[in-house]
Amino acid sequence: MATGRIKKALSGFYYVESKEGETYQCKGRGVFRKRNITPLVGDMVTFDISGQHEGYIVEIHPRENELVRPPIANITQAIIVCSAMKPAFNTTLLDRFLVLVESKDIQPVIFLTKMDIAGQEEANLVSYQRDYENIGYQVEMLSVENIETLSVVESYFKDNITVIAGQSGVGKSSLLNAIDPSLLLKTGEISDSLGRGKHTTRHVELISLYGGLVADTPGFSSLDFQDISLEELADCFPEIRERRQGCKFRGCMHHKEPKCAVKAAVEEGEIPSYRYDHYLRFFEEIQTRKPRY
Ligand SMILES: Nc1nc2c(ncn2[C@@H]2O[C@H](COP(=O)(O)OP(=O)(O)OP(=O)(O)O)[C@@H](O)[C@H]2O)c(=O)[nH]1
Ligand SMILES: [Zn+2]
Repeated sequence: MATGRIKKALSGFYYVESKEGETYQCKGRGVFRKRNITPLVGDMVTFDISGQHEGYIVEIHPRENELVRPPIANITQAIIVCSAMKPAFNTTLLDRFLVLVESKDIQPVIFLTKMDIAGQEEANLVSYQRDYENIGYQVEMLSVENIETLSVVESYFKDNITVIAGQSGVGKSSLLNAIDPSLLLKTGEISDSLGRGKHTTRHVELISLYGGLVADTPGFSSLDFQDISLEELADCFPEIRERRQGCKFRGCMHHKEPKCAVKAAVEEGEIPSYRYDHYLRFFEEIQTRKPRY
């Protein structure tokens, strides 16, 4: 018996890396299929060694979390990439990513790329950076044109299982390429438009990078709040989460209730009004969503 982590799943095989750094090509035991559990990339597993570099997975260790698209378990960090320009920085989209990441108990980090073409927007972006840092997020301003800004990126990978997220064209692939040319980020959009399973191999892989693992496919490709309840939504905003004790009513939704500590903080300017506006907008979106049957 040995333990290790699944780094790649392909054609019914799971590639498990042992603590010693050896890779074993493993099959899942039939028992998983019967119980409707599929091993995922990122899973810690116990496996039986059946031959040289071959084995059988006998147990999947409890997961911290899991994503559906791409299918990965135990993610610890999501790097949300936004660009200063082309496409322009958009707080609504950033907040949408933040909520999705928070809802999975994953630590978000914000990378603001293409700072070399920020131009007159730079002052505004610095002010947004301060807002998000006040909330408790780390925000890095970067440019692939500026090698010095990239050295800071490397430090984020250590001891983490990271997914990179962000809208198309913000520079996710360029960023990873600039820090490690062997890591070419696959884009979800392309394989989706080509059609699932046609001639494209849809597999996810975790790649070792600077003392951690990074998914080679961007995360959070679907941006809807399907799995998030109204109660959870408030918890996905750290500045709301930390103030809710101050609300008069237990179960306050920080919406129309009186004596709400969150609304008071918005009025005092302690919470940026755009953050609260996005909370309300997402709130409406969840409230009015069609039930799924
Ligand atoms: N000026 C400037 N351009 C950049 C920077 N990073 C990326 N770009 C450009 O932005 C465009 C999009 O970059 P990609 O790396 O393909 O973006 P992506 O996020 O991987 O996009 P998808 O693959 O569609 O998800 C390319 O033309 C890059 O050359 C940067 O720091 N500065
Ligand atoms: Zn409240």
